[in-house]
Amino acid sequence: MGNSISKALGKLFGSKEMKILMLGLDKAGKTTILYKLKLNKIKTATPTVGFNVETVTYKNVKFNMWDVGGQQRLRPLWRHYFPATTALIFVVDSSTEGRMQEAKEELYSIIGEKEMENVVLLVWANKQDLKDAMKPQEVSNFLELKQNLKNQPWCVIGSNALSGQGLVEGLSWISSNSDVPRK
Ligand SMILES: Nc1nc2c(ncn2[C@@H]2O[C@H](COP(=O)(O)OP(=O)(O)OP(=O)(O)O)[C@@H](O)[C@H]2O)c(=O)[nH]1
Ligand SMILES: [Mg+2]
Repeated sequence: MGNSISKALGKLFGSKEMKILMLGLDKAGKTTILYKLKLNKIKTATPTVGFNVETVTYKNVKFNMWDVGGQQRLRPLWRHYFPATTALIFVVDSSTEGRMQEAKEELYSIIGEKEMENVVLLVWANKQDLKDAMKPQEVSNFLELKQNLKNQPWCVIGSNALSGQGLVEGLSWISSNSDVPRK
């Protein structure tokens, strides 16, 4: 009974459930982010081979978060996770400027796919705690999102997976931008 009331309230006030796909190069911090959000803990991160999926509930929204391994040899598998994605979170390691071009190419190859072309896009410019990390604005300029993305909401948010900085901000941004009618 309690459960059905909460379901009814959820319907009235718009409880939502959405599939969030987290991609990005190896070592960007995807798995660290997932378990910081889910358990508020830093799990010793070993490279992901395959995927992790966890549900994170925040303000009446259930985020089904898929974290997929980013090593080069695993990237051809990413497309199998595309169907039914509401929002793409692309995680970048802001401290490795030398890998930003590689990250950019992977990002455009994802959103160049039909299934993903109009997806809501959040870029987490992760590892903001490290000295010389590129600022979110610099990451945004490098990725040329403003020039290239016309049909979907997107934003770049600085984060630090170890402290949790920027994570809640990212989820709230997704939740408030995922209902807009998409082209
Ligand atoms: N300084 C710092 N280190 C971080 C941050 N986020 C993650 N790391 C570290 O970066 C390394 C890689 O993190 P993972 O979460 O395993 O990266 P991943 O994106 O899941 O990598 P794959 O599973 O190989 O795709 C780990 O040693 C983390 O502790 C951060 O915000 N700041
Ligand atoms: Mg991982």
